[in-house]
Parts: sequence; structure tokens; C-alpha cells
Amino acid sequence: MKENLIFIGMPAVGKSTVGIVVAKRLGMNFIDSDLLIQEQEGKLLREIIAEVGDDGFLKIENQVNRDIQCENAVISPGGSVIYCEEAMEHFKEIGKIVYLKASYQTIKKRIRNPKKRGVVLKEGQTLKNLYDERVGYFEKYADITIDEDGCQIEETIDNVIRVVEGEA
Ligand SMILES: Nc1ncnc2c1ncn2[C@@H]1O[C@H](COP(=O)(O)OP(=O)(O)OP(=O)(O)O)[C@@H](O)[C@H]1O
Ligand SMILES: O=C(O)C1=C[C@@H](O)[C@@H](O)[C@H](O)C1
Ligand SMILES: [Mg+2]
Repeated sequence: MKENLIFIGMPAVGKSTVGIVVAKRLGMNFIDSDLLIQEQEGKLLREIIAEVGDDGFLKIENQVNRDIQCENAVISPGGSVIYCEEAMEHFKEIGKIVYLKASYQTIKKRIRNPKKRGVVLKEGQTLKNLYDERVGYFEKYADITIDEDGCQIEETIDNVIRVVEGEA
């Protein structure tokens, strides 16, 4: 069985956009967990968060990701999946976890309005607080880390493929 690749990292780091191209170039399937969540719930992510709150959203996110059964696929979950313990345990079992790493400055430039993007921010929490809180989780779960600061998206894709193929 060819194992899966699971991308983690801050929102807007490129899990989805990098993920789909990596999948195509490596002859793998592609799963975007956010789309699975929207399909299951029949609503947009921000509508789900508005209805059930952050904790309710994380429960759904945990269930959807925990239940993914696949092989030879790139999986791109949302940035908040690292709070979903069962889902992360499942990912550890079914594949290699790739952390797309970018500095706070890079992320800040890409996300103008975190709430509108559906980022799971607690009351009063800033994007900087969130960044600092999540880094520890990303480092804990990562099997492979790809630093994308100063890279164009094509370079990030090439770097992921080089490292993944080097490990195969
Ligand atoms: N070097 C780079 N690597 C990755 N993405 C880049 C880069 N430079 C610019 N981008 C842009 O940043 C955005 C990344 O958005 P994307 O939706 O893929 O992030 P994500 O990690 O899937 O976020 P989310 O957690 O919200 O699902 C895209 O618009 C992409 O074109
Ligand atoms: O990083 C986050 O907090 C999120 C990112 C999105 O992809 C979605 O999964 C959701 O809106 C939460
Ligand atoms: Mg995404």
C-alpha cells in the first residue's frame, strides 16, 4: 500500500493549493477536508461556525477527518485540525504528516480578514496569538517540515516533492 501525505500548517499557508498540485505530479488522489465538511453539513464553513460555534465546528472537523479512509492520497485539512486529537492520531497511522511552515509575517500578508476566512479564533484572540499557539502543535505532529518563506508557490511544490521522493 502506498501511504498518504497529510498537509498541516497555518491557514493560507497553501495546504490546498500546494496539495492538489503535489497530488497531480505524484500520481496521487486529492482530498480537501474542508470540502468534505461543507458537503456533509450542506453549508459553508463560516455558516457552520456561526451556527455551532468554534467548539461545535472542531467536533465536526474531528469526525470528518477521523473517518477519512484512503490510500495514495494527499489530504489537505483545515488549519484547525491540529486541535482534533482523534483525527491527528488517525493521520499519523495512515500517512506522513507534512508541515508547511511560513513566518507570521507571510501568513499575515495572505490573510486580510481571518474571521471572514473562517479561521477558528477565540474571543479576543489575534492572528499572532493563534500563530504562536499553533506552532507547537505543528512541530509536534510533523514528520516532514517544508519552509516556504521567500519561495514562490512553484518552488514550495518542488521542495515538497523532492523531500517526499527522497524519503520514499
Ligand atoms: N509560496 C507559496 N506557497 C503556498 N501558497 C502561496 C505561496 N505564495 C502565495 N500563495 C497563495 O496563498 C494562498 C494559500 O491558500 P490555501 O487556501 O491553499 O491555504 P490553506 O493552507 O489550504 O488554508 P486553510 O487552512 O484555510 O484551508 C493561495 O492563494 C496561494 O496562491
Ligand atoms: O485554520 C482554521 O482555523 C480554519 C481553517 C479553514 O480551512 C477551515 O477548516 C476552518 O474555517 C478553520
Ligand atoms: Mg485549505
